[in-house]
Amino acid sequence: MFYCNFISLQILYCNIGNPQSLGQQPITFFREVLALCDHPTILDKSETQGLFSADSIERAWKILDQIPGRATGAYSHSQGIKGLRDEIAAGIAARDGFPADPNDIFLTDGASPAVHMMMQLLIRSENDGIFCPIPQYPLYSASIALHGGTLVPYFLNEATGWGMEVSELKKQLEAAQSKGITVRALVVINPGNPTGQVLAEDNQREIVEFCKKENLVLLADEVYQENVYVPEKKFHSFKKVARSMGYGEEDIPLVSFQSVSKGYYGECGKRGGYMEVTGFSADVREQIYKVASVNLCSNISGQILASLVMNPPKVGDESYDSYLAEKDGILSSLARRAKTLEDALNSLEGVTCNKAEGAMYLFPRIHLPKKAIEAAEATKAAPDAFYARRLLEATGIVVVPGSGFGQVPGTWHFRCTILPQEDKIPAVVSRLTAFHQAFMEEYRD
Ligand SMILES: Cc1ncc(COP(=O)(O)O)c(C=O)c1O
Repeated sequence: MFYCNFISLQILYCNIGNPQSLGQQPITFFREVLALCDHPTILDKSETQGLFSADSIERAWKILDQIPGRATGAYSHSQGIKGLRDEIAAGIAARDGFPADPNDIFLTDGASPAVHMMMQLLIRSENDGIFCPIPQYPLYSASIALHGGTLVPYFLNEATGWGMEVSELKKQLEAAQSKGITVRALVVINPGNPTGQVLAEDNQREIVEFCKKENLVLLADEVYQENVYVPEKKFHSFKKVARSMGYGEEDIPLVSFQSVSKGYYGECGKRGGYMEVTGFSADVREQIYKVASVNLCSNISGQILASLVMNPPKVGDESYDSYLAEKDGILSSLARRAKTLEDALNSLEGVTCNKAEGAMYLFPRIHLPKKAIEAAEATKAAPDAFYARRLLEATGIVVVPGSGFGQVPGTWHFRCTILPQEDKIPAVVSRLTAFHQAFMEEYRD
């Protein structure tokens, strides 16, 4: 029987989307600007010219000029510093080819508080429902529970690469309505967590049409917008899709969440992000602003970073070549890691894994033998949690059981990040493969 000595094995963290904790390096230009903004007295020193790029010095001056008192230690406007919102709006417009208004931007400490804020505003009682994908990122189930609402599930179709199906949405909407629930909003996570799919544009159009018809606020979690690894897929923001269908601001209420935690920047600990809020009446907008004001403002370094990720160095800037090399290096490495892990998972007996098109995760399905399911039940554990625990004990690999995200009843999965550095991937593959073979042997029916 295969069992490694747990104590002597290095733990391989494949459980959380926290890239820098596993060795991913931050983008130099972003950190240079942050450092200069935080310690502006060095901006005038002659040594600074030799240590920092000319464009990071120029950007830091520009940002400081937009901050009251030129101080990153000062409170800002509750929506965030206006000059930074201008840059973010310009970045969104350049990305989408449609205008964006800085007054629609609310800077937040990462995407999580923005999601909480919207849930707080949307949920009046347990009779208010929020449509969420299953599997889903548990921020949504937790936030809905915290604010006393009802999660209305819609199942992603694993057989079609975790696609969203309007027939499923209709079925679940009717089921919720028959229980007296008013469904107010629909959450889409694109690219998907934990499922790693990138939605096709046609599919996005169907979703926009569905929200329009059913009067739903579209909550578009787009924090993985830079994480797309396959040439056949491209990220399209829901706002761009809605505008390209001819829907204007007044036609559809839409919130897009973005974060500095993901992408190629992976600055999770800096807590930066924003939501772009469009299609709400002035009254509702005022309430959103009021709720944002309760927290005074989001942290200023996070605000600066959010503006930098939406307005990185451009061709001709001194940092451009090194910035691009760092960005491409990280994204191409993530793509290689995703493909290696996807192939390794698909080569295992009883495991099927959809393509890792984007985000930072694989979500393989494990077809467990009946004996393994019985063994799990005997320990009062869900079968995928049993598998994940045995994997950890035998190999040091940490994954998250699918039951943490929701899944079609009777199916079992786990979520595995693609984030261990490339030199660790062979160890993940060999340990996982050896464990899986031994596990299947042990519990073969
Ligand atoms: C889909 C999704 N949305 C939102 C978040 C929250 O990220 P943050 O609050 O760090 O911006 C995460 C974090 O993993 C995520 O995966």
